[in-house]
Amino acid sequence: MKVGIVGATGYGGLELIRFLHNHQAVEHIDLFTSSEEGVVFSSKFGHLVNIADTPLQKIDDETLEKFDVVFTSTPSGVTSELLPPLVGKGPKLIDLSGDYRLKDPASYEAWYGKKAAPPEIIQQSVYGLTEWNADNVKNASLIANPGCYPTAVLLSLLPLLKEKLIDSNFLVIDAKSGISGAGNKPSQTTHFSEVNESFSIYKTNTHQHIPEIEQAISMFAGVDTAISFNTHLVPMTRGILTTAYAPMMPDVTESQLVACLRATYEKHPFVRIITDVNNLATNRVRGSNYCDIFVKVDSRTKRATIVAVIDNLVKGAAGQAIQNMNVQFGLPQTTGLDVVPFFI
Ligand SMILES: NC(=O)C1=CN([C@@H]2O[C@H](COP(=O)(O)OP(=O)(O)OC[C@H]3O[C@@H](n4cnc5c(N)ncnc54)[C@H](OP(=O)(O)O)[C@@H]3O)[C@@H](O)[C@H]2O)C=CC1
Ligand SMILES: CC(=O)N[C@@H](CCC(=O)OP(=O)(O)O)C(=O)O
Repeated sequence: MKVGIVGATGYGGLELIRFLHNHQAVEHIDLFTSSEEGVVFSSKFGHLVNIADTPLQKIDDETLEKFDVVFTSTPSGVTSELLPPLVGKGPKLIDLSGDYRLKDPASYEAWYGKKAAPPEIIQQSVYGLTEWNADNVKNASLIANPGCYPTAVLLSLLPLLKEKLIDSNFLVIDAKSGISGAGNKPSQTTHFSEVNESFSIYKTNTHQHIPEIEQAISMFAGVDTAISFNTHLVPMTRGILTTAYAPMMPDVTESQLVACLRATYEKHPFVRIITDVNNLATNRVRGSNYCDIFVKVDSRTKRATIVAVIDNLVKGAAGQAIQNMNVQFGLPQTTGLDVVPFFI
């Protein structure tokens, strides 16, 4: 299989290279850039000497058409223009940005503040939350890979919402991310001296993942809801931890919640249900495609605390994108992704 990566120099792109290099079905990888045409990749990223010594290529429709798969890992607002001419032309397109996730173009424009992709192309895109949408992913020509926060939130909440074990009306979700979630472009808010020894909230009640989470809850659990969702920046490189608080439906017990999660993900290799809270942490999934989920009921308030951890760059981005590619090509989902977390 021949693979092209647009946005290869970014964090998502680098993670795609790390996993695809060891992928048994991938025979060739070409790397594309909007700003550094001709630069030998490994001269920029020394850890890839003898691994990716190819020059970065100019992004060009005719060249991209010749690949079996094209991953786009670019800032929002890029693929809404780049991908439409390529849809249906040959390559499977897997977009890591938010440009094709929201089905309503007006919603995209309101939350992202950018022009939406053409509506007819958005309609063709398939939301790539692999564990919940593999049947559609299989035949998709354009995949909208989920956002990092939505991946953790949805994997942990969807089973419980679908089975009506928790109340969808009062969902409060508190999420924290490492700095790599903001990409490789330096900024005032991600500068070391601003984030080190500090912990902050950002995009209060306005995060662009709110409509994505609500849309997927409607799509996969069949309930329309408005969530309270806030995001925080943690002074670490990788990792996301999301904590959701949800009222229990009458007479539901903690063991029912655990049983529901276990039953849902029994046959899904990347989702693990954790019962000892001491084993739940971002370093338990770091560098891997796992999503670990923990649930505990507060018997005083009759609310459930539902926690998920992922590596934002892997299950939250490149790993899930490759998992989707595996489904599209009829390969085991774990192909190229069967790695042990870094831990330390
Ligand atoms: N970081 C994360 O944890 C996650 C990120 N995402 C999403 O994935 C996408 C990529 O994220 P990430 O890798 O972190 O971002 P980065 O900012 O690290 O990298 C993006 C890359 O896109 C390329 N690029 C920039 N502008 C353009 C353009 N106009 N046309 C084509 N290419 C361009 C740049 O490479 P060059 O200059 O060489 O072209 C750059 O290296 C984003 O949409 C992000 O929101 C999704 C989930 C998680
Ligand atoms: C820490 C940090 O800044 N994280 C980013 C991650 C979101 C992301 O990757 O967004 P899209 O894919 O939806 O564009 C954020 O909160 O905006």
